[in-house]
Amino acid sequence: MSRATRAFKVLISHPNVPAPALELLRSRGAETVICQSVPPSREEILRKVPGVDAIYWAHYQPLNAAILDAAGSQLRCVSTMSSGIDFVDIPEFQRRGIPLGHTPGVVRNSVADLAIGLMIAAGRHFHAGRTEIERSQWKIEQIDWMMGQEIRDSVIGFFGFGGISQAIAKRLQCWDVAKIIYHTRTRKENDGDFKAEHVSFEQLLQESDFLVVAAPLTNETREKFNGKAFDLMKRSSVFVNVARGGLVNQTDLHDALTTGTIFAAGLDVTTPEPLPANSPLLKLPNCVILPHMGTQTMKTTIEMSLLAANNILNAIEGQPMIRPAY
Ligand SMILES: O=C(O)C(=O)CO
Repeated sequence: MSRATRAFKVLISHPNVPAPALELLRSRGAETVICQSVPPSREEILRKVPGVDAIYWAHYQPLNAAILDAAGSQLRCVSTMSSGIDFVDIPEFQRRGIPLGHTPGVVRNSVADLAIGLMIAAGRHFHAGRTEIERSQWKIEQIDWMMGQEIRDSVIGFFGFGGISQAIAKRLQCWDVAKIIYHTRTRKENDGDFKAEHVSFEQLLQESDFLVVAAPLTNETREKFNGKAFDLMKRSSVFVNVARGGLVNQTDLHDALTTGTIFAAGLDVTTPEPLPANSPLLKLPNCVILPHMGTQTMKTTIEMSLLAANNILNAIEGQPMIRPAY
């Protein structure tokens, strides 16, 4: 039987939060105040948030002092329904001592699957191939047409070696890769589980055949992948980003892809999001772009929604959050 809790109010910032999460919150005493606008409207949130005990933030708009002020001093906790929290003013939460949760961990499998999809799609010209069919330019009679890069015998590099990178590395154990390398500030103690080697940022750039970015966006990582970085990469390399668009200088990436500095890119994340339909990146034959859908599976979305709900319930019941963000 679920634990009974004194009634409390939770603002739910999006109308499509999966029902199991809402049911869980309600079964433990929550009155849910659900915002109805899609995309979420700041005006509606600011109108509905005053007086709530908790905020369930199910989208990526700035979560900052203005929202906390509007909520009021009775606010006890907040959880995002996301792994990344680059849109949250964390120092403001710390200053006020408001517990903040997020949902890493449960996202790793669906994002890892998608990252491998992007490695193959970009390395093997999925986008250009499709376009050539549409242009009636099917040239299979040319032996060197659509020559791509294989994962087999490749050096796979990761920028960041948390749950997502490790889930990709785990999947790649049976793909006959040459080597797995990664760059993080400090070596990960469990890297031996993946036969992965900690390397410098320069080595990562120079040695990777496929370079996958799966690290948080911070002041330190912002635009880490810029012209200088792409210049150090192999001309045959495939660059994949499943983290945040802000880690990449997109103009420099566009240049690297058009000048042949790198071979191809697969992006699930861009700046801005949504990417405008006239973005020059969309015109490139060697760039596969997806609309930030790494966690868009039913299973993962439900797991994320339940984790966010449990973060809130724990805090309301005086327990540490399951996945605190600070
Ligand atoms: O959970 C997140 O932060 C995501 O970006 C999902 O793709």
